[in-house]
Amino acid sequence: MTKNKIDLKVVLLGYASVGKTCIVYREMYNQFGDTHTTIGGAFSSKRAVVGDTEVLLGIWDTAGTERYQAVNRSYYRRANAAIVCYDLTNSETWEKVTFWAEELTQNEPDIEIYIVGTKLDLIQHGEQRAIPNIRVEETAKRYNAHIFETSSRTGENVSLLFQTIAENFCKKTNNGTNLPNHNNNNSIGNSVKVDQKSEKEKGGCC
Ligand SMILES: Nc1nc2c(ncn2[C@@H]2O[C@H](COP(=O)(O)OP(=O)(O)OP(=O)(O)O)[C@@H](O)[C@H]2O)c(=O)[nH]1
Repeated sequence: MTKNKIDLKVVLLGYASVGKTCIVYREMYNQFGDTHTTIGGAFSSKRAVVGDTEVLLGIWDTAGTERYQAVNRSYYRRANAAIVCYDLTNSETWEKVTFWAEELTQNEPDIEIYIVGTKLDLIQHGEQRAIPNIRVEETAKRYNAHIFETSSRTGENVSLLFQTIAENFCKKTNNGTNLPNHNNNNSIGNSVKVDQKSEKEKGGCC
């Protein structure tokens, strides 16, 4: 039985086709399938439980296409957490991580930033990592950000990401009591231990 209820606004940002919509689909429906280019923004909501607190996550998926960049500012306004995505196999997508991290730090200083490398399954199948870990860690340190690597195809680390966001928010607002310990099992400081299969949700269609 949960006692407290809190709302948490999460926004997904990042270069086009990095897999933002697929992360939301995996979290909402435990599926991986065809997506369309996001136009403007799309809203979903999900309930998480942290100790005796019910957290209602309002998730805003945004368009990665350059021409929607200005619109995206209205989606991150007053957000508590930002999932800033890049494709682990595509160096071009990394430039938007520093762009958004800088912009969020300037305009929403209280926002918690999660740098998320997507398409982890491709790395596991032998594709080259486009950005060395050390560079990702340096950037995360600069923006006091958390690091995750996810695969929406296999589901790896996706629900862990959202659960961690909810738990960290509860800790920050002192609303979470009796927090479960799982966060600590998978973390190195701010980061998920990316070489450890901390969570594997199987399912999905393709
Ligand atoms: N292998 C693999 N492909 C993925 C993964 N996530 C997404 N994709 C593929 O990447 C492409 C883009 O995914 P989307 O989720 O639509 O990307 P997006 O970032 O929302 O794109 P925009 O709406 O244009 O900003 C699709 O072809 C997906 O199938 C993943 O975890 N693994």
